[in-house]
Amino acid sequence: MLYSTITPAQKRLDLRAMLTPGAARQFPGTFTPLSAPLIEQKGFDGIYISGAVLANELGLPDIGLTTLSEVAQRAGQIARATNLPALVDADTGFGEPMNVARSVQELEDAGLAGCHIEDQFNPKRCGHLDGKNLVDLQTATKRVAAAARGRRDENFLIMARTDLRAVEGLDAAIERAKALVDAGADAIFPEAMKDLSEFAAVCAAVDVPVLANMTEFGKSPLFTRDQLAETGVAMVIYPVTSLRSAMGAIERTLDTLAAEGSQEAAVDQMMTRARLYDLVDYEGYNAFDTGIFNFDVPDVHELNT
Ligand SMILES: C[C@](O)(C(=O)O)[C@H](CC(=O)O)C(=O)O
Ligand SMILES: [Mg+2]
Repeated sequence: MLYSTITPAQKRLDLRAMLTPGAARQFPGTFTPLSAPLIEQKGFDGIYISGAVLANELGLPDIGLTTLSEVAQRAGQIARATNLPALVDADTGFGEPMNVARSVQELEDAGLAGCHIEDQFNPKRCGHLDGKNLVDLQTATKRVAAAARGRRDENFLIMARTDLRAVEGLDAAIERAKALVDAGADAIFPEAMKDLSEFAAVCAAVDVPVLANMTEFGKSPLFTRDQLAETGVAMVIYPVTSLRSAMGAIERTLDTLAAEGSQEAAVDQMMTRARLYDLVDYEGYNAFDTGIFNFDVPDVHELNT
């Protein structure tokens, strides 16, 4: 049925076990619980929940406008719909270090397996755009230390993201990544790497898992999983891929409907009713319900005799 059959604690263990150097575990992004079982059925390793997508889905730009409650609620709904571990984008942590600790606890309670916290300040922006505002090293490390100290489940993954590459260059980003690991980061997200050698340099410099962000229309070319695996990357995210695909399809269908007065010509591109029902597992719910009704409750009168 359309909910997780394993506990968040188990998902966190699973996530940690899969993040070995060079494993290049693939985490497609989703913005809806409905796509989570789809990602699971296709054999992917985990789910990514993008801050940009959660903001865009609400009709907002990705500049730090979403609240902790909104992100925790939606991420929790998605995490609950799958047995795969889910990693969520916690942006700048939603405040000062003490707020960051609270954020981590909310995300733990929502059933996430981990989150990443970045070193921008608000208004933050997509890591692949120019003109980012970054906090100093001390502020960045305090956020990560607070996140690590705030968690109650030691297996909840605290990933530190640094956006320094695009602002001060690769060496500075690597130095910061090392300091973030010293502050308690379990994994590193080096944002806006230009080529494979940059991923390899980060992987060689830190002895924690490293994430590669394969977002479309960004600063990093879209490398294959095998190419990234060779650099030592442990995990790859495709944060906005499903949103962009869905929105592209919606726009094309609306164009067809507007031009032709009917959606008929677009129907063969749509998910069928049968496939949709399969995805939400009508059958599983039916079997559950039937099982309950088949359970005979003894007649009270018989019990009394
Ligand atoms: C990974 C990211 O933080 C996200 O929110 O998904 C974005 C993705 C994007 O805007 O393409 C990012 O800053 O890279
Ligand atoms: Mg983001």
